[in-house]
Amino acid sequence: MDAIDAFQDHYPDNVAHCYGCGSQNPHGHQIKTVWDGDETVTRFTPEPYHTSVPGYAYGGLIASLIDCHSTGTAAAAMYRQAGRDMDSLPAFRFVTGSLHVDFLKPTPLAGELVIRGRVKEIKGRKVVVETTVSAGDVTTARGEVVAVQMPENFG
Ligand SMILES: CCCCCCCCCCCCCCCC(=O)SCCNC(=O)CCNC(=O)[C@H](O)C(C)(C)COP(=O)(O)OP(=O)(O)OC[C@H]1O[C@@H](n2cnc3c(N)ncnc32)[C@H](O)[C@@H]1OP(=O)(O)O
Repeated sequence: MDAIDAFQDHYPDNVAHCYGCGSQNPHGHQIKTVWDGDETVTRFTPEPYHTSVPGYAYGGLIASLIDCHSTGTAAAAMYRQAGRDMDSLPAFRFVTGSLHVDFLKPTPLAGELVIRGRVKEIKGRKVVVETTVSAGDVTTARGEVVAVQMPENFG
C-alpha cells in the first residue's frame, strides 16, 4: 500500500492529532485508509499491549479502529461524490455522531487485522458507514458509524 494515498495523509496538520487517525499524534494508532473499489480498507497489526483477555485484542481498540476508519471513509466518500480531490477546499471534516459495535468473535492479537468499510447512506451532512474487522477469514467485529460534518462552531 502506498501510504501517501491514504485518506488521513490529506488531513491538514492542524486537525491531524486524533488518537485513532492523526498522523501528528505519536502515541496514536495513525491508521491509514484507502479505497478498494467501492469499499475502503485499513490494515492494522495490534501490539501485545492492546491485550484484553491474554491473546486477544481490547474491545476499545477495535471500536477505535472502526471509528476512525469510518470517519475517514465518510470524508473520502463525500469528496468522491462531489468529484473533488481530497486536497481541495473547502475541506470535508467529519466527527462521530454515533458508534455502534458488535463483537462477534474474540479478535486475536497475533497478526494483521483488516478493516473494511462500505458507505450505507449519504444524506446532507451525514454519512452512515458499515465497517467490519477481520482476522484472517474470520470477521470478529461489525460496526456502524454515523459520521457528521463538523459544524463551524464545534466545541
Ligand atoms: C480529507 C481531508 C479533510 C479534512 C479532514 C479533517 C479531519 C477532521 C478531524 C478528524 C478527527 C477524526 C475524528 C475521529 C472520530 C472522533 O472520535 S470524533 C470525537 C467524538 N465525537 C464528537 O465529539 C462529536 C460530538 N457531537 C457533536 O459535535 C454533534 O452532536 C454532531 C455530531 C456534530 C452533530 O451535531 P449537529 O451538527 O448539530 O447535527 P444535526 O444537524 O442535528 O444532525 C445532522 C444529521 O446527523 C444525524 N445525527 C447527529 N447526531 C447523531 C447521533 N448521535 N446519532 C445518530 N445520528 C446523528 C442527525 O439525525 C441528522 O441526520 P438527518 O436528520 O439529516 O438524517
